[in-house]
Amino acid sequence: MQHLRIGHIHYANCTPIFSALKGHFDCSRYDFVTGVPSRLNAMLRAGEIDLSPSSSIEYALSHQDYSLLPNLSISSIGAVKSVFLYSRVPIETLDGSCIGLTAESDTSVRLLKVLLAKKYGFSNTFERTSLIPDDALQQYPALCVIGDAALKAAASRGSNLVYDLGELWYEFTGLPFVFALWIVRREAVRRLPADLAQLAGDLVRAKEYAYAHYREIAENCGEREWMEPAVLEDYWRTISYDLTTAHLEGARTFFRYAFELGLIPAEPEIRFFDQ
Ligand SMILES: C=C(O[C@@H]1C=C(C(=O)O)C=C[C@H]1O)C(=O)O
Repeated sequence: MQHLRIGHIHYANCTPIFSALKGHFDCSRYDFVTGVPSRLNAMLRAGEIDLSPSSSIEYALSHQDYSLLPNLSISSIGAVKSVFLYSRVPIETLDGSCIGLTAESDTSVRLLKVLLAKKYGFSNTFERTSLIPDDALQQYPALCVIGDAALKAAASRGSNLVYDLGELWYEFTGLPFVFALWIVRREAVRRLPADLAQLAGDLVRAKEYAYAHYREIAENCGEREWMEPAVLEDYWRTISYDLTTAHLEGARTFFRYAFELGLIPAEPEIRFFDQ
């Protein structure tokens, strides 16, 4: 029997939904593959996994191969608390400089490009780096960090300035920012339609379960080793896991800016797997 191969971003922001799914729903027909977003995006593109919460820009880059699961995302409505630009100097003085980018992200690094070009009118160059934040900030005046590395770095920011990219986007557009969409390969929809319909429903129910049980999940998860349960709970309440019409407007606005800057070849049509 063929199993659905599901990507699992091993960041704290994915813990609520995955722990609710694995703890309260039948997962016997799924295989889980963990990784950072950029790695899972590449696996999805190559057909090595069938679906994943993946960088929203990955949908725009290969939308002809993908559909979306409804009512699910990893988004912010204002601050996100785990996608930062760390900077040695005020952001207003970064015009023309070369900025370091985490190798783990595909969306947030483009969000930074959109903000610097469209909000500030700047012209920058960028370089991917796998250096730890302290070392990267010796080399670059500013660095974009996401996920658990950003949560950990927030605790030791030193003298750096910290800009929350969810907050900068919200100031600029007044819209939610969709970091991740649940992307499924269209050929997987054709191959395993019933399993996918079951999973799509279970994920929304897992999300509802998680919303009602953040404290319990925080007290029993691996992240407790480095984050207090109350802080985790506060972080999860900051993230929006929904995908409403306002979220979609935020995503379309991001794709429009990305297209205008030549970061994606076309503005994609948003297509859900059950349409
Ligand atoms: C909010 C976040 O969203 C993430 C950011 C992503 C990206 O930049 O490509 C991809 C998936 C999300 O996990 C985060 O990881 O901190």
